[in-house]
Parts: sequence; structure tokens; C-alpha cells
Amino acid sequence: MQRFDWINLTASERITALARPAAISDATLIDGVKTILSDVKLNGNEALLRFTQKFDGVELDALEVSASAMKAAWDALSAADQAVIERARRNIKRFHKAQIPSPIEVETEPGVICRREARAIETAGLYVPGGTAPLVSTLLMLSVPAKVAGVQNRIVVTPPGKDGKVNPMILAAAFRCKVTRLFAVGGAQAIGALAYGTETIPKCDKIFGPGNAWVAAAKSLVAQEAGGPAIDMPAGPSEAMVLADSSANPAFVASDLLSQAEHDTVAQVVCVAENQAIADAVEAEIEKQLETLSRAKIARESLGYGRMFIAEDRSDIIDIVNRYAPEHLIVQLRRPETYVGAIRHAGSIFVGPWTPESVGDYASGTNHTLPTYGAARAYSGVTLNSFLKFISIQRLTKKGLKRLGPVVERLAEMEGLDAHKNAVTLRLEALK
Ligand SMILES: NC(=O)c1ccc[n+]([C@@H]2O[C@H](COP(=O)([O-])OP(=O)(O)OC[C@H]3O[C@@H](n4cnc5c(N)ncnc54)[C@H](O)[C@@H]3O)[C@@H](O)[C@H]2O)c1
Ligand SMILES: N[C@H](CO)Cc1c[nH]c[nH+]1
Ligand SMILES: [Zn+2]
Repeated sequence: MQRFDWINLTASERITALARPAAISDATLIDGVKTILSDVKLNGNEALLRFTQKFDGVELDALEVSASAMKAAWDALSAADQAVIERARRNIKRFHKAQIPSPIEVETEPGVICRREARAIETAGLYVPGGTAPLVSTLLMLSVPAKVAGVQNRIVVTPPGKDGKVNPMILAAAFRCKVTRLFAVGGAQAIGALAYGTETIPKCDKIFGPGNAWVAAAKSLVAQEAGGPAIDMPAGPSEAMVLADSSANPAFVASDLLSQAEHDTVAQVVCVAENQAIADAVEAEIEKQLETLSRAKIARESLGYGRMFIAEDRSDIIDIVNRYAPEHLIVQLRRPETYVGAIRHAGSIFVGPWTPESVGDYASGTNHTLPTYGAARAYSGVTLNSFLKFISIQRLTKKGLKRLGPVVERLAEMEGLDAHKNAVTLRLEALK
């Protein structure tokens, strides 16, 4: 990991030291994704099959996985594995159900009644990553809140494995979570299919879910098109920032950094250590733990972008976090709760030594679909609201219009919009 002493950096060195590599904005990647998207728009299923052969190395017989195959996958799971999926599903459901918004009704002045009611998105496209690891947990993180919110059509896309089949654990979880339809296609081409629709894949109103740089770029491109779908947020390669002082266990710190480094060669891990001794201990632990990891090669490449900041001062530590706006922030400092209120930008915060980042990835109940690449400055992770829209509703009584009408008439005059004024004036005259 590259090491920086925060206090000795100039203002511009601080900006450079915290900058993310250009992976997602890379022009070649964007051009490649644009080509894939326009091909899918033009050629539908044929393009999906062709790109699946090219990028996933498999020839598919069919894009759709049947409901009976999903049920068979669930039935084939051991009781213990069913229970594990069930436990995570239950916690995710509990946390998201608690987010159901109450309707709002306010009489802003006598006879002027304003309401707000939630309605679910009708057709949601749910992207479940599967390029290098089958993310069963993402299926839960997207389909459970979608169902709680009342989304009618919950359409899953996920890349096929090397055998041309969707991972059985993903299928089993899809059965348990009552996914509406599931298609074996991943990457930018799958996002194109959800955005435009094909002969078999329905066009979706909103696209959800994380993915690698191609998936993330495809989501942002389709969302920019006129009439394109909405998206949840930019959710690309994973990131973790760990804050550690001398009370932290270096092995715990290293394990949290590695848990995100193993996701992707371009995953981002950053550690902020109170002093050089802690930084040394964490780096030694990283080396030790890497020896035991099946995805050590991926993690090592990701650690090539890794950064270790030395910062002792509380305000410097908070400054680093808010400038970087990490997807995951893990606080392994003395009195960790005292930092939470000062954090303005982070996707999800993990407080104290007994809260490994992985619990949020899988089973505590919070959502693991989170903003990356600094998007936590402006976006939340997936919540129940991500699957809802809000309609405002208003009703005026005669008395209400008599009181408020003249205000609206004058404001319409200020804008020179006569028809707007008339809509009020005609009614006020009818009330005389
Ligand atoms: N931000 C979040 O909330 C969050 C959550 C979970 C996972 N993630 C991230 O999701 C990602 C999962 O990545 P993954 O690769 O394992 O699976 P993925 O499903 O996102 O991507 C796999 C697909 O990428 C396409 N692809 C691969 N190489 C390509 C190329 N050269 N050109 C065009 N397309 C290509 C293929 O079609 C393949 O099916 C990781 O980066 C992980 O960190 C993020
Ligand atoms: N850490 C990922 C979000 O960046 C989510 C995940 C899924 N499985 C394991 N981890
Ligand atoms: Zn993870």
C-alpha cells in the first residue's frame, strides 16, 4: 500500500493522494460500453447471446431460467443452507419493512389540504453480479426490499457460469424471494436488455444493483438517455476505508480491508492509521492473511491501488473520510460512536471491533448495494424508498380557494401566465 503522512502533505498532494484511479471514466471502457448498448438496442436477444459468448465464454440455449429450475435449486439445498439464506432474508426484510413511509397529510392553511402517498415502481430490473463470484447476497439485497415495497415485476439478470448455467445458490435464493423472472445474462449487455427490453426480457422502469466497471458505466449511460430508465445509484467496484488507532486489532483491520480487496482487481481499500506502528502491524497482517486467501491474486492487484494514511488528529481523520466519501467506513477507534455524527459522506458505517464489514454484506439487515467512487457525497445506498415514488395530492375547499386564490393570481401575473391566472379567476367568480 502507498503510505502518506497526512500532516506533511500540501493541499494539492492531499487531493492527489485521495483521488481514485480513472477506471470507470476511462474513455475506452465508455466507448466499449456504448457499442454494446447500441448493439443490444438494435439486435435484442441475438446481441445478448453473442456478447455472452464473447465475454462469458459460453453459448446459451436459452436466456430465461424457468420457475421450476429455481424451485428445484431450493429443494436441492441442505436444510442448513436454506436456514442461512432464510436468516439473512429475515433480517433484510425486517430492516427494510421498518422503512415503509407513513402517508403525510398537512393542512398548509385552512381549506388547503396537501398529501403525499407512496407508490411502488412497477417493473424493476435487478442486477446480480456473477462474473468472478456468484453474489447470492445481492439477490437478497435487491429482491427482498423490492417485494416489501410492492414492486409487481422483479426481473433479475445475472451472468451464467462457465458451464452456461446460473449458480444454483442464486437460483435457490431467487425461488425463496419470489423473483418474477430470471435471465442468464450479465455485464453491460444485461443492462442494455433491462433498459430497452428485448424479445424476451421486459423493459424496466428502474435498474438496481452493483456490478463491475462495465456494469456501472452501462447503468449511468442508459440513465442519461432521453426516456431511459432510472437507476438506483452509481454502484461499481467495492471500496473500504478503515480507521484504526492503537486500540484496534491489526488482524481485524487487515481482514476488513482484504474482504473488499478480494472483490475486484480495481476494488479500492484505504486505511487511516493513528501512527506508523499500527500501519506496519496492519500491513504485516495483510501479508499474513493473503497467504490463506483463495482470491489472493485479485486482492493483491487491488492492494496495488491501496493507500495507508497516517493521521493522529481527530479532525484530520474526519476530514479524510468526508473528502473520500467511501462506500464502506469501518471505525476501529476508541469511542467509535463519537465519530459517527461527524461523518457526512459514507455509504455505510461499521462501528467498533465486533462489527466486521462482512456482516453488512450478508446478513445484519442493512443493504449492501452502496454508492462508490465518491457518489456517497450525493447518493444513499439502496433503501426501501429506492423502490418507491411519491405522489403529491391536494384538495382545496371553497373556503381554501377563496383565501389562497388571490395569491396565485398575483404570482401568475408576475410570470405573465394568463391562463394560469384565469384558472383561478373563473372559479373565484363562480363562488361569488
Ligand atoms: N457497490 C456495491 O454496492 C457492490 C456490491 C457488490 C459487488 N460490487 C462489485 O461488483 C463487481 C462484480 O464484478 P464481477 O466482474 O465479479 O461481476 P459482474 O456481474 O459485475 O460482471 C461480469 C460481467 O462483466 C462483463 N465483462 C467482463 N469482462 C468484460 C470486458 N472486457 N468487456 C466487456 N464486458 C466484460 C461480462 O459480461 C460478465 O458477465 C465487483 O467490482 C464488486 O466489487 C459492488
Ligand atoms: N461488499 C460488497 C459491496 O461492495 C457486497 C458483497 C456481496 N458479497 C460480499 N460482499
Ligand atoms: Zn463484500
